[in-house]
Amino acid sequence: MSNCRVLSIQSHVVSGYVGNKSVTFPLQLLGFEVDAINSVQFSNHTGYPCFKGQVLEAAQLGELYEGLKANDLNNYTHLLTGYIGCESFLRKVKDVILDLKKKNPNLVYVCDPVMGDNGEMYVAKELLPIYQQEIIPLADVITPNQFEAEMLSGVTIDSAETAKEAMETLHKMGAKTVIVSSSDLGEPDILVGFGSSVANGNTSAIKVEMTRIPMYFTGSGDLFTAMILVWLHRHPDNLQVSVQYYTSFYSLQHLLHLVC
Ligand SMILES: Nc1ncnc2c1ncn2[C@@H]1O[C@H](COP(=O)(O)OP(=O)(O)O)[C@@H](O)[C@H]1O
Ligand SMILES: Cc1ncc(COP(=O)(O)O)c(C=O)c1O
Repeated sequence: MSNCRVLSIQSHVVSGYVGNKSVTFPLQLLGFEVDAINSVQFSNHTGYPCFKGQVLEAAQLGELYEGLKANDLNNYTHLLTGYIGCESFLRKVKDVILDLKKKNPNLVYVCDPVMGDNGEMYVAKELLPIYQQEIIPLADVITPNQFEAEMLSGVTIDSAETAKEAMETLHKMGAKTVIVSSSDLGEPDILVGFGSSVANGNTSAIKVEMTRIPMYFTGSGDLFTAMILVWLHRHPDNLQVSVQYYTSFYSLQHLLHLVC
């Protein structure tokens, strides 16, 4: 068993598996203690024809965090954030990051800047500048998909060179490790993941090719980020093994399970 405790701030859905529903059990299976704060509570993910539910605001996050703090329960080794439903909540997440880092200077913050996919945003556009200016500068690891990496960096990714340029821009924004979970570089059967890490002034970069299943999956990015958290904890100096762990093993198992 590890002594790892994760505070996971992301969505809850009643039906299906995205956000906290998709990461809690896998993290627990891998020996991580998980405390979940739900940024929204929706009937189902936003890709359905409709969804119903509630979006938490800053004050509600503040209240939950204050409760943890008042009981000295805010002891975490990792913070994981994903789908956030509104601007005020995301600004409050910044206060939580700063407070958790004050309490544990070694806290690892893993941020999935969930905003959209395939050219379309599924959160309010006001979240973008907050990620760029306030959240990413505090992140140890970020895991955007191709669309999110492009939105955040302003660089269109259509080759390994432009992926590198986008990741360098995101490093300059403050993220120590950048992982582009998947990108479509024009090959119909292949998705390409990229990773880049800066430590002591040196940058190490990796590229992983994956066989594309001709379907669209929701929630795979959330699970991907959680597994990156685990594998970077186990292999802090080996980005390759961390990304490959998910792409070669977890994703196939998870996706085939969904398909079957
Ligand atoms: N169509 C697919 N075929 C194969 N693997 C996929 C597919 N969609 C997602 N994955 C796996 O899930 C991971 C995360 O998915 P991705 O689509 O990049 O994230 P997001 O859900 O945030 O857009 C990818 O790195 C890949 O391993
Ligand atoms: C409520 C909710 N949470 C999380 C996500 C993120 O899913 P993914 O892991 O595919 O980025 C979505 C995407 O539609 C969503 O609707």
